[in-house]
Amino acid sequence: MIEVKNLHSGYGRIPILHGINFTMKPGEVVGILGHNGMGKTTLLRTLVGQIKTTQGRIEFDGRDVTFASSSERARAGIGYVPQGRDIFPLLSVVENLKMGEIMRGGESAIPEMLGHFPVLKDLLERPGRGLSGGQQQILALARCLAGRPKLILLDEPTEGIQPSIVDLIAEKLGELKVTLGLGIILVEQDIRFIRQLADRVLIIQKGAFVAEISPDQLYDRETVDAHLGI
Ligand SMILES: Nc1ncnc2c1ncn2[C@@H]1O[C@H](COP(=O)(O)OP(=O)(O)OP(=O)(O)O)[C@@H](O)[C@H]1O
Repeated sequence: MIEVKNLHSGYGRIPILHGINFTMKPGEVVGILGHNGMGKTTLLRTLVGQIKTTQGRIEFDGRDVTFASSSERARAGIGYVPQGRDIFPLLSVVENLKMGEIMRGGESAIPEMLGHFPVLKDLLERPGRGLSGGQQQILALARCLAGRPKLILLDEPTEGIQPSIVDLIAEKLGELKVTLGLGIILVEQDIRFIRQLADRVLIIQKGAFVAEISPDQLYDRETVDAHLGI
């Protein structure tokens, strides 16, 4: 599904990613764990084309997308829910959902999204900014899924949201992974959430992956700390 080889990127002349390598199969969930400032967000933004690749290659579904624009990558099937969700605050819930499917023709995905996330049904006309943090996260996820991605990149989806919504999101993503073969790259601090969803976990330090661990190993604090470089 995605193959990343020797990926380098950064901000201006400041290099941040130093040779990232990984591959993923359809329906696989990969967790990424690392301390603040290690390059997790930079990696996701490089994969979606918001930050330019300076060296290396990104192949998605057998196609070289290393220098493709963000919208081309979105059309190819890479979805992104950034940290802080980035929903349109002044647009209503239904308008936000429409924005998610705008680049995709054919039948609307909104009824399907409301089936996946019934909590949005009673909020359709409400402006995005009138939603709670958890509701906004669900909206951001539904908006991303409305573009029918094959792979979604999630940056700290549980940040600042209540446990019941975290569980609801984990359950739905677990279901979509199986039913749609949805691939997920999950940057997350919530160990329980990663453990629930991820098939494997990559540890990032200073812009490169330094280890791969199994989700079960996440409960072994000593192993995790050692890999994180504590
Ligand atoms: N727009 C920017 N311009 C310059 N440097 C940046 C920019 N954004 C991030 N950085 C730097 O790049 C490095 C990696 O940041 P990044 O946000 O990718 O880390 P992270 O692992 O996602 O951390 P966090 O958990 O804090 O979000 C940090 O040193 C950060 O200061």
